[in-house]
Amino acid sequence: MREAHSVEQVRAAEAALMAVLPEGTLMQRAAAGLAVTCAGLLGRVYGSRVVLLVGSGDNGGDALYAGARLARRGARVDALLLSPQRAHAGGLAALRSAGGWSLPADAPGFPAAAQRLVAAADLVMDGIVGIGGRGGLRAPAAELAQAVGQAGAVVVAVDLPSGVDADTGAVPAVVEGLPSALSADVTVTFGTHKPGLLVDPGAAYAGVVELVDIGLEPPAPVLRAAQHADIARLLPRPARETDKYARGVLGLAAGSERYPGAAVLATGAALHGGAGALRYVGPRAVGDAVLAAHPEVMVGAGRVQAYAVGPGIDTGEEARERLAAVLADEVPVLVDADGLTLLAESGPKALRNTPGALLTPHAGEAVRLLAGLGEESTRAGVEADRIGYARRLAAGYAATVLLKGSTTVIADPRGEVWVNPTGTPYLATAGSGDVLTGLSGALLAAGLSPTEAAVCGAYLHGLAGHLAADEGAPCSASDVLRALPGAWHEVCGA
Ligand SMILES: NC(=O)C1=CN([C@@H]2O[C@H](COP(=O)(O)OP(=O)(O)OC[C@H]3O[C@@H](n4cnc5c(N)ncnc54)[C@H](OP(=O)(O)O)[C@@H]3O)[C@@H](O)[C@H]2O)[C@@H](O)CC1
Ligand SMILES: Nc1ncnc2c1ncn2[C@@H]1O[C@H](COP(=O)(O)OP(=O)(O)O)[C@@H](O)[C@H]1O
Ligand SMILES: [K+]
Repeated sequence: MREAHSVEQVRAAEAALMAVLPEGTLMQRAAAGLAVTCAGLLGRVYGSRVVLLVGSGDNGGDALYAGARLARRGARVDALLLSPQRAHAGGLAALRSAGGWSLPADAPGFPAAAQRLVAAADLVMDGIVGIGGRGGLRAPAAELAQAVGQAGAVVVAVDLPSGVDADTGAVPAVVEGLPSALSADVTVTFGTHKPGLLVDPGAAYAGVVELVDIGLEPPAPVLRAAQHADIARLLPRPARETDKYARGVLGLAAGSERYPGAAVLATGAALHGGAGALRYVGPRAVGDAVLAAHPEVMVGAGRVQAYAVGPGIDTGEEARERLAAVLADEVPVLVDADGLTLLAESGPKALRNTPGALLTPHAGEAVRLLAGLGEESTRAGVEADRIGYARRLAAGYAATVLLKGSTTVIADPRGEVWVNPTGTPYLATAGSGDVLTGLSGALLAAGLSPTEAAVCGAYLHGLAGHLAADEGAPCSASDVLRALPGAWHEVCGA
């Protein structure tokens, strides 16, 4: 499991460690790890050209000490000092005594000279700001970030890409055509991951993230990302003497005469979710379509261990009655799509008899659910702070919330948050959400908690998306559905 901690937690853990270690130890550990990664990326250090972008804090100090290590191994290292009066004094002295160069931003001709150095660099180290950053890049860093983006150098962010909000992954809007954050190929982060490295848009700026252990011992994380082994531990496997009812029965209320496909896709995915049986509840014509595609489905209401409701049910009176009937059953329930639009109308009170709920909105549906809590928001606002909004929704509806999108974030009502590390933009295809609903619903019926079902469902769905879009070919939701067994195999190593 990968864990991420907030800036506040990192600062506290850093202070506790600094109190018992000689001054400068942590920065030396950080710089040593950073230099090793950079040396690996350069291949041959001797004769290479390295440019350091150095801001006014310790993030710049890390870059300067790492640059000094590379200079000692024969690299030509130039430090561009963006706040010349406040550059880390010890780091600058170390770089100079190792034979490195520095160019202050207030020197005559700085912009042109800096751009020439960046254009000729093999590697650029971004030490402008780290966890002390606030807001996007300022001049002259923003101009340099643009030059870095156009150069051919490998870009290594120190701790996190400058301009990315460490706690949320938010990146401020572009100002006057200049980037507000630096885009890295590799981010070398210290002590623990920062949430902004794992959640878009920040994650997209971070590239490959490498963690350097500097001895920090932070408390429980604010964000978790599961890996194969975590998922394999949670997935249901049939006991030797089980039967189909003991494995769990899912009731699925999806599709309408207008949208029958949602029911066919969701039932298809549910059949690969580890439950023992599936009951389809809905209009007769849709039930016939479901049966034609999946003859193993039982059509009609009956006893179930969990319900999934919402994809393609529409939002009229009939749909409202279907949702009410499901919620009256007092079993765990997954609500998606049209079900969320209807739920937002009545607000959290509609879930009061539900023993456990999983809501799976995309950003647009999240806006509606927030309105149901009396909170105004926008789609772009939700996408810029996925963690914050997923948390607010989970607390407001007393439910687990799986917020879909380019990064999927899962928040539970106790405040725990997960980010899903699998997936591909090819999943942005009609019906792919219906597949996620069927799959996660079946996991819920098989006995996983709403949060476990969300974490495992999103993980397998993302992996199936990868398999379906193998070698970059566009895939349909039906392809994702067909790839689900492959995703289980990959996780369980079978
Ligand atoms: N924690 C740990 O365990 C360890 C941490 N370590 C390292 O320390 C780093 C944190 O260092 P830090 O606290 O000095 O802050 P840092 O990120 O360098 O930036 C603060 C400076 O930036 C400035 N500034 C702010 N926003 C800006 C903007 N948008 N654009 C431009 N400038 C901006 C701000 O100036 P001001 O806003 O006051 O003008 C302030 O002076 C951390 O990320 C890691 O690399 C490791 O060495 C070892 C272990
Ligand atoms: N850019 C993206 N990158 C990765 N996954 C994405 C992206 N956009 C959407 N997805 C995923 O695709 C699925 C789309 O679901 P949804 O929005 O409900 O679509 P639909 O209603 O068409 O089925 C979700 O699992 C979501 O997380
Ligand atoms: K940085």
